[in-house]
Amino acid sequence: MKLIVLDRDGVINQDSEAFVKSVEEWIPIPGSIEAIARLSQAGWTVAVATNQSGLARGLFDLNTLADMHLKMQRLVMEQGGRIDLIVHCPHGPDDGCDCRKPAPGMFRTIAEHFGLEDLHGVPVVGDSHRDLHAGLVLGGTPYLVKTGKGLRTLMNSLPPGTQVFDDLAAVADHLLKTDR
Ligand SMILES: O=P(O)(O)OC[C@@H](O)[C@H]1O[C@@H](OP(=O)(O)O)[C@@H](O)[C@@H](O)[C@@H]1O
Ligand SMILES: [Mg+2]
Ligand SMILES: [Zn+2]
Repeated sequence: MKLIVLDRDGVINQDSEAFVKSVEEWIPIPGSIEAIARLSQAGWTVAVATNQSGLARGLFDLNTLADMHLKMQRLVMEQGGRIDLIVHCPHGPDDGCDCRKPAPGMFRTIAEHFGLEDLHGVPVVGDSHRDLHAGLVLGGTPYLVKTGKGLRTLMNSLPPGTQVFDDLAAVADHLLKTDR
């Protein structure tokens, strides 16, 4: 199965230190929507795993989050692709959940959803260390993009084997060129 797991803020859409709190604030990074559609059309299954502590912080509610994800899905579908699964962690940093990256809970959920034992060989694309570490627990292959917090993440050591690309479009170019 050609499965890829994407972080959301800073990979698909522009991130904000003030959090992305509304549909209007949810703005795609240039090329990312098209990149997801290209992967999807090439037979890749696309999952999104996103920390959304803004929910626990009371910055927005589940309806607003659902509206953001409807917008994301609609934009991808307008390009002829689809996002097959979106999972989010609604908890805050102090809630001690097992789904807030770098904890691997969302990645376990994704693997189970698709009937996989683990995520060996599955590209895990993020802009933060926590994205890469969460995916590694199940054997995912880490890809760092320089969008969002990626340049800041690059300033510290990366997990061994991390591949670095300018953005999600460049990751898609790479994967589609070397499509397994
Ligand atoms: O990159 P993903 O996982 O899709 O989502 C990240 C967001 O939930 C927010 O995560 C927050 O981290 P804290 O939750 O405050 O540690 C901050 O980094 C915000 O800037 C960011 O928008
Ligand atoms: Mg991010
Ligand atoms: Zn959680």
